[in-house]
Amino acid sequence: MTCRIALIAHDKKKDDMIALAREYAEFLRNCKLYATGTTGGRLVKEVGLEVERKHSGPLGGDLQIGSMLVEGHIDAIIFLRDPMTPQPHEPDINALVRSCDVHNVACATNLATAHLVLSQLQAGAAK
Ligand SMILES: O=C(CO)COP(=O)(O)O
Repeated sequence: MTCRIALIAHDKKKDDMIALAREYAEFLRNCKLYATGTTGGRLVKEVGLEVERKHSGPLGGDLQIGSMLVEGHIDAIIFLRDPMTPQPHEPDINALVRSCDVHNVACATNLATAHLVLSQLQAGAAK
């Protein structure tokens, strides 16, 4: 089954997200990808991935992805959060991460975990 993954990164983590996506590009090309607006735009432009883009995070993009997750349409989230910068939409960010816990969906919020999740999903897809 095609893996459905949401990719989200705060501004200071976007370069990390691009590097991560490049590393797993071959696998990610075979997934159904969703992203918040700005993250998605960069993934399309700089990595050449096909991504369904939602609104930018501060405009409700995290909530849109959270809603999809609650409906059972997302298998994993890579959410590279910036723990050092206050975000205007902090409640939305918390709601998305909480939804992952409520619905038992894998949620990687830092690079180390993102590598573990993506390498595991990639290995599963190769079986
Ligand atoms: O703010 C975000 C996640 O909380 C990310 O939104 P953008 O991808 O639009 O920058």
